[in-house]
Amino acid sequence: MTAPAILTVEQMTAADRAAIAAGTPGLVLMERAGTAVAEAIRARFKPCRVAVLCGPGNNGGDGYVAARLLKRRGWTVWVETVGAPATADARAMAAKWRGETFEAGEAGRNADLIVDALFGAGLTRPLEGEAVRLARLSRSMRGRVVAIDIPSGVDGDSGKVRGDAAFRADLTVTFHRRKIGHVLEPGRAACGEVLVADIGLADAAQPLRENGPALWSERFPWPTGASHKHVRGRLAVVSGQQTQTGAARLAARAGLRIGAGVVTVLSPPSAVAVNAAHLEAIMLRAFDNEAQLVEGADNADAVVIGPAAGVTPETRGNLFALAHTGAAMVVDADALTVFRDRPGELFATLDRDDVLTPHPGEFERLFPGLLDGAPHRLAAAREAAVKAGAIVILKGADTVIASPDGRAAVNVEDAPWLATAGSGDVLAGFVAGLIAQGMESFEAACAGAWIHAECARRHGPGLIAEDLPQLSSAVLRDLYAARA
Ligand SMILES: NC(=O)C1=CN([C@@H]2O[C@H](COP(=O)(O)OP(=O)(O)OC[C@H]3O[C@@H](n4cnc5c(N)ncnc54)[C@H](OP(=O)(O)O)[C@@H]3O)[C@@H](O)[C@H]2O)[C@@H](O)CC1
Ligand SMILES: [K+]
Repeated sequence: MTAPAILTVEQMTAADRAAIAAGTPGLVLMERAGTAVAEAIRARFKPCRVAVLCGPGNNGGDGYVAARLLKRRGWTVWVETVGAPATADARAMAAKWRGETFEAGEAGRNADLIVDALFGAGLTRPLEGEAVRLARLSRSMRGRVVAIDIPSGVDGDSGKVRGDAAFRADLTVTFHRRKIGHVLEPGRAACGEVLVADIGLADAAQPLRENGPALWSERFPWPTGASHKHVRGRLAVVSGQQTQTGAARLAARAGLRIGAGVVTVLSPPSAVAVNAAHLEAIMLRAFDNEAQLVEGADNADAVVIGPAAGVTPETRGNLFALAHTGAAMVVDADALTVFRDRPGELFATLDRDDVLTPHPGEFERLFPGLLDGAPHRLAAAREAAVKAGAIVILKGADTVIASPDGRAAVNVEDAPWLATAGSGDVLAGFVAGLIAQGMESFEAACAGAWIHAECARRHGPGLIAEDLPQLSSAVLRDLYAARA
């Protein structure tokens, strides 16, 4: 892993704009930012009387969000303004704030905790008037000051104080990456503890990587002497109906081969007999409704849903149900297609450790026009990952793996033998099997995609999907032998 970047204000603004252009509205980013602030405060302070000091820009907008969320949790909160909200997003968030609001200096009471949401990245000149008074006040409130993004008065690009007054905070909650102003004095000391909150932005300059063991082998989840099957991770795979069960079994077998300790096929009643006749080390559980599905997947660390699952409302419902189990989801095939008319519902359900594995046709169904409109499929996959808020494996000869955090990798060696029925089911099983063992989802996606292609290269002509899980043993043996 390379060390995190430190950004200029302009680079941060570019990341912000890129996310908005890719489909995440500014208001959503602001809600995430304010949520991160409220959560950080709740984690560090006991409920008390909080004054949120809101400036006119989007820094103030974050403040209105934090005020609303703390009040909802039962805290005593009021807002003190320095200037009326002047951006559309800040105005919208101010309108959602239903608590007491005063002009700074007019509240006539003291707070136990002050939240500085006066100015952040948009500071253009020295603090004046009430802002100066509040900045001085913050210096006498040790232990009781939280800054949003950066203490007001500190220049984000240099850490210098504009003019002669700036806030001094005990906790600064910033977003996406530290800025220069957080790491250079005197800004650095003015920040106190810096918490960098993820609000779903991508690093524009993240290098693209070749997908290969160098990217992930150090973190491959090899078993240790103390491992037993439960520690090695639990994988569940959802089966299709009676005549469509092979795909799930391929995925399950792949997950078992790649090392998941316990693998279970979750089967509709119609398919239990056929699944039972074909499974040995893999367990089988029947489910007749969403509640039983959730029960069956209860302890799973990862689940595969989609291979021959059926393009039906049941598949949609099953996915929504599994999303609440805490297992990471690898979503493939029918579970992608079934959202073709409502991709937003899928994206709203996904977490950042979930993985989508579309081929170009499925990709087009979920992200209409993106593949044709983007400069290249890497850009399309990256944008898709941000839109979906999940890892995307865009399959093809040049399989691309993209994360919403900006990381991306491409399979560079050809494996034409993979163009065979069922090979995608095996890929889903490999990836989910690695996630089940605790591998981080992007790296699991990269490792799964590379091992999948390497199996095919080793086999060559005549490959069928059934061969792939078995072939992975030799690939794993070589990776194991080559580990440092
Ligand atoms: N980028 C991102 O990814 C995200 C950003 N987010 C948040 O947005 C913040 C940046 O917002 P922003 O650009 O609206 O600037 P902000 O700091 O609120 O101030 C601008 C206003 O203040 C005014 N003004 C400036 N100096 C002044 C002074 N000394 N005294 C008086 N007025 C002064 C200035 O007036 P002007 O210079 O235009 O006359 C303008 O009206 C950022 O820090 C983060 O918290 C998050 O919501 C989520 C994602
Ligand atoms: K601030």
